[in-house]
Amino acid sequence: MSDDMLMQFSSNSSNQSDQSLPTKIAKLEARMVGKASSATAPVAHSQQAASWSVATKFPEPPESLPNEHLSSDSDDNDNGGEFLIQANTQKRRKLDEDNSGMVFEHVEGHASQSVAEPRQKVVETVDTNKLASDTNRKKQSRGRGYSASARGRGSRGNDQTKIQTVSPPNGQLEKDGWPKEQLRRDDLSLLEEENTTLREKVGNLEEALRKSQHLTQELEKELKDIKDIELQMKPKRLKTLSDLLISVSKAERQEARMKVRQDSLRLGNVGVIRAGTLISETWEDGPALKDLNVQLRNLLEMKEAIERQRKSLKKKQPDKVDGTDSEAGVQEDDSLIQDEIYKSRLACIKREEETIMRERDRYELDKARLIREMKRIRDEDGSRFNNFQILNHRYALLNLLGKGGFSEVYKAFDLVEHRYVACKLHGLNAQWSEEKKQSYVRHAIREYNIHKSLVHNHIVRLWDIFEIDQNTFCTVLEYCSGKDLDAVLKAMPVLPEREARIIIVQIFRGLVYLNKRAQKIIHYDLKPGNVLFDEFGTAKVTDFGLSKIVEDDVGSQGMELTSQGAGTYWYLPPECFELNKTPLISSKVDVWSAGILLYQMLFGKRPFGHDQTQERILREDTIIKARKVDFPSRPAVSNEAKGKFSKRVCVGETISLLPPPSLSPSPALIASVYYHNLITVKVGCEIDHLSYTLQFDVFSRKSFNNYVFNLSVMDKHANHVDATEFIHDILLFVS
Ligand SMILES: Nc1ncnc2c1ncn2[C@@H]1O[C@H](COP(=O)(O)OP(=O)(O)OP(=O)(O)O)[C@@H](O)[C@H]1O
Repeated sequence: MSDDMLMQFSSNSSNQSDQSLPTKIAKLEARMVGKASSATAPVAHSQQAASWSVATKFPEPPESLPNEHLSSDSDDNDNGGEFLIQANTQKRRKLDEDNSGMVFEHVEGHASQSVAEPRQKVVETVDTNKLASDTNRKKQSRGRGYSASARGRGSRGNDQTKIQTVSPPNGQLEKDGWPKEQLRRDDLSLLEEENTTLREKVGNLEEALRKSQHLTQELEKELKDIKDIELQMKPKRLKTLSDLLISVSKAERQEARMKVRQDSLRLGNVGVIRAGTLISETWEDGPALKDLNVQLRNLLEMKEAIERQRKSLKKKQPDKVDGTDSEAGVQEDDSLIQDEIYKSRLACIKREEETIMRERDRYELDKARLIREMKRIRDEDGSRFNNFQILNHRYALLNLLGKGGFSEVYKAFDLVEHRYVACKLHGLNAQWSEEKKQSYVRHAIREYNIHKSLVHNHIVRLWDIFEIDQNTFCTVLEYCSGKDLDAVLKAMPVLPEREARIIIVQIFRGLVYLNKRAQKIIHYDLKPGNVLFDEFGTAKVTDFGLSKIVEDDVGSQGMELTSQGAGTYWYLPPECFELNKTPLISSKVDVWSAGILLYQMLFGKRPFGHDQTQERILREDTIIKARKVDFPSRPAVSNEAKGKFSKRVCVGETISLLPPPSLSPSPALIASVYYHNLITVKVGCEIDHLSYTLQFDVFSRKSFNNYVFNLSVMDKHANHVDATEFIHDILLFVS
């Protein structure tokens, strides 16, 4: 390229005797400019024009000048040609006035100013040089030059700009009689220098390009290899992972069985009793209880012996008072001391008895846990999912967590998400009629649809559902590694008030969430077994099998209960046992159940029908009659905690104003208390179909949502009513 350029350049120089050449060059340059205009978009054209005017102080072409006019390739196009020739002539005149040093300064300045349109400059240079060669090639060069300019690169463009700006002075200097040879030499050396630099740059760029292409190829290959390896390794990795999980689970199974064996040696075992053809199971106490009973018997015998001694001591005292006064005094002292010894011994025996009684309670709890674990192991051994299957190509089943009425829950590992989950396997009884099976599946799908949309920290997440076979399907739940509340209460029936309160707060948070959604939900089956704990002790409500969606058109009275009879009766409110008409229920059902849970956690028993069977509760209307709560004297709980049940909010008591929605008093009332800080708020509410007015006298505000206030209740004749009658409505204040 450069040789060709040099040739053109020298032929251009040698032709300078022709007087008309500068004019020709100017004309051709003007045509080149016209060509550049036509090769660029109108916007680019205007930018170029602006840039040129800065560099060469050319007058701006008139705005009205049509594009075709500028882009015309014809020498005969007088207007365009004249304008551009004029411009070039002015350019030359300006250069005439400068000395050679100034020329180069201008060149540099021009180059830097022309950064915006270096590509056009490259083209112009090439064209200008080729111009001198021959007429035919001139046109071709122009064409090639412009197309090349469109593809040109920035740095190259800049370099060539310098070359271009040298040419016009060349013509001027020649005209003014500068030494031709020196000019040619200067130009040639300059061009050679530029040429060498350009070649070097091109070479470097080509080398860099080659390297980067090579690198890209290598990286692509590497990526492909990694993907291939990953693909090959995936089954292996999954196999290793599930093998590890299986061996850990096997070890856990072994350990669990060993512990059961050891514990049953101490605590007892399940024996079988045969009565004719009937075989039933019975619990046989182990040595631990027998030991405790022996100790108790010994203590009792000892106590009786001491009591006997005391009696005889008392009997002896009058007989011995026949000696001297001093002897009598000594004897009296002795018998007093002896009696004190007996008393002290009796007190000690009592303490020992209490210790043994506590140990017996502990034994009962251990026994309950052992029986539960034995049942779990037996269920696991009898389960058809106990051999570490991988379900749905994803869930590696591990050990059985427990068995419910119609389901088995396994701890499992999600091989895709890499987390533990709980797989609940719902089995349809093969003996069931087709109708019953369909009804069960319908219920399960309903439960799934409700549950899957619930995303809350205090609600167990439902991740997935899939079919295993015709009679079995699986729901995948968030795994809660802690115990459920039922197991917690079995191990420790009475919880400290502080712990009970934090559990109930979490349950209420879950309930508030269920009632704040567009589609409100009544859980309907809140009981200790349906409150799970994760590894950090966070309580989560689960099992939406009986839950109800509250439809939009439900009035303030509540919705109809269509599934009467379901649920766990200790935890359900009186309205669920209404027999005369279809009961109307609302989220108050869950508030009642939560109240029962709180009571059970505080006092170690349920407030209504604790020792009764489900059948007896129904037969004796235990819950329908449940109106008044009895608070045991032990354990002592705060009045505040009791206030949650008695509906009486005492003067000076602090309560939190965070009620579950859709309960009375309504959130609107609460909001008005909060926002307006009213002194007295009255609100109507209906309890047991009678209208009452609840009056809140706000005494002061303690913190963001805690108020100290007094609550009084009036009937419609403004008579004060004993507020303790309305047990479950105040539970909404539990924070
Ligand atoms: N997400 C879970 N994470 C950990 N353990 C769970 C999970 N879900 C259930 N379990 C445990 O699995 C066992 C069985 O639960 P399931 O809900 O099937 O039975 P249930 O509630 O006792 O009975 P039913 O639902 O028939 O009344 C329980 O011991 C429970 O603690």
